[in-house]
Amino acid sequence: MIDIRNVGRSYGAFRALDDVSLSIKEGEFFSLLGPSGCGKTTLLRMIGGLDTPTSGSIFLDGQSMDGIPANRRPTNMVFQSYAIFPHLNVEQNVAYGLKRLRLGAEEEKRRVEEALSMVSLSGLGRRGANELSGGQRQRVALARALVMRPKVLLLDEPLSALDKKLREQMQVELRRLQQAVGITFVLVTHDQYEALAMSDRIAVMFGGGIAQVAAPKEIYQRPVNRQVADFLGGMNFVKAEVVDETGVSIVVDTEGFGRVTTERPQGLVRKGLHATVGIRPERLRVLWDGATAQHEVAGTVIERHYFGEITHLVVDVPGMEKPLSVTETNDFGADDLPIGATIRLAYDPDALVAMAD
Ligand SMILES: Nc1ncnc2c1ncn2[C@@H]1O[C@H](COP(=O)(O)OP(=O)(O)OP(=O)(O)O)[C@@H](O)[C@H]1O
Repeated sequence: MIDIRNVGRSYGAFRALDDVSLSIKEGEFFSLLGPSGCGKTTLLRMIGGLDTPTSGSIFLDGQSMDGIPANRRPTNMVFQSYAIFPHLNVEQNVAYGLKRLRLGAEEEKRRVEEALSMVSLSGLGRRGANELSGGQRQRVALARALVMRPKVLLLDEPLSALDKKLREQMQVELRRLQQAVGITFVLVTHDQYEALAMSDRIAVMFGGGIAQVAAPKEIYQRPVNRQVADFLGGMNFVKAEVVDETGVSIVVDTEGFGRVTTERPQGLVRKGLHATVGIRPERLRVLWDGATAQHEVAGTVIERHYFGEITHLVVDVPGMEKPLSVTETNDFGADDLPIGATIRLAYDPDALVAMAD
């Protein structure tokens, strides 16, 4: 559907995007995720024709978009909520882009109503743009794009102006809407939870390049390097040395977790080389009372941070250079563990992920 082939974008000597190649499938909810300045907006704007690559090409439905202006592409863009016209009412805002299609009053009205119903705003057509809540304004912006029936909807941080609760609600709605209409959505976000919650696949970007493209679970559980792992939430890293390698797996000696066999990571891994092994804080579980586990490490609680339904523990483990971060639910009393307590932590070796150094 969207084929990005060796695309680069330079501003003078600065390379905002460097040789990016990526394929987005039809009907996919695809997210471009990365820190500020990584080039995700630049890439989105180039798909929509609002910016031009300095090298490479973008294909939509097999057709090269070289030289095709934004208004002749099968794409439409949604910006942050304040991008609706304040002097027009809801209907007029939504109908705005339809004017140039000269559909006639009847058809135009039908399309506007259809778009308003898609975003659950039926009946609010006559409201002034200034008489709407933040979430409603965002829905108007969405309806205004959907009414054009694009093949691809491009969303540039569309929810970032909303408060946390509304943002989470809109994430669910947006995902539901995308599944209902079946249009390809490409979302730019710097919010990892947003990308994980909504996407079929995510491209994680840093410094003008793509570090990893995969489904949310794969990105979260099997990040290809420390940078990706760190960007998608907390992760404990321990030092490791490669002691054996077969085709698809490697054996590493780790600091604290002993010898483990893991999936072979991307990058250079060879017997004798150093690697890093990571484990997410929630994959370490406190063993209560006399419980035992096949795989466990023991340590001392040195910090405890209470977050309501969960507690975050920092546990010093002898032989590990850095203490482990542990996220534990509070149903067994993690929130009452005294500083200085000795605890044992269970882990599943499958939760350990190796990364090339
Ligand atoms: N017109 C421009 N002239 C010079 N540099 C630019 C221009 N537009 C973008 N850049 C630079 O290109 C890089 C990528 O910008 P881009 O807007 O794509 O980043 P981003 O990942 O979307 O970040 P943000 O989340 O902050 O919008 C940034 O370092 C930015 O400063």
